[in-house]
Amino acid sequence: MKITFVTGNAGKLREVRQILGAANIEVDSQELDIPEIQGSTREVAIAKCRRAAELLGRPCITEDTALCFKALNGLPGPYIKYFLKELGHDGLNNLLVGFDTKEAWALCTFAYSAGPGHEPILFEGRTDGKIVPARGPSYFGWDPCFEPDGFGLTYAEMASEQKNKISHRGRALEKLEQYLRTLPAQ
Ligand SMILES: O=P(O)(O)OP(=O)(O)OP(=O)(O)OC[C@H]1O[C@@H](n2cnc3c(O)ncnc32)[C@H](O)[C@@H]1O
Ligand SMILES: [Mg+2]
Repeated sequence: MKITFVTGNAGKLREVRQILGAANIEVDSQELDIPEIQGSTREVAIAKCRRAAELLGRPCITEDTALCFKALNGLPGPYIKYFLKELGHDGLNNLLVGFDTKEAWALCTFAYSAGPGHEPILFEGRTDGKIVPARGPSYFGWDPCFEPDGFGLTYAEMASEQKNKISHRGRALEKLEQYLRTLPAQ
């Protein structure tokens, strides 16, 4: 089976290929410039996938990642990309100065569209943890400042297999994979 993943993010693509590749699903990628709307994570995910399928003219998947701070009622959420770009790892930590809780969760939303005009279907995965001063290599986004519960390691300090097993993306991909298996062979 083969599926097109519309994304401009090399880190996402690497992990999606690692995880779906192990399940014998081949992932090719396409970078398209799609404006991201404001709204809930589901609204953002649906609008992006709908547009991607229209531009592509065939089935595809897209993915949106949110990083949600409990003290900020779930913000930055789907806007984390811009917060990270402007504030960096230190700035994300500074947003929580003065709050008792550093609890946070990473939320991944995959969307699958069967093609133009087909309503996207969503697959979500969530991992709970906390925001910490950056530790580990800065290869991918906010990995150094997110410590998932239960391991004492940031995502950046984990081996990729370990991150994939418990990550927001890994959990969402388990659901997407099951769904893709129900589709007729393409
Ligand atoms: O083209 P798309 O797929 O939209 O890629 P993007 O980079 O614009 O991605 P998002 O809109 O979903 O924004 C999510 C932000 O969170 C970062 N990110 C996503 N998944 C991550 C992960 O597992 N670990 C660390 N950072 C991550 C990513 O680099 C972005 O800065
Ligand atoms: Mg994006």
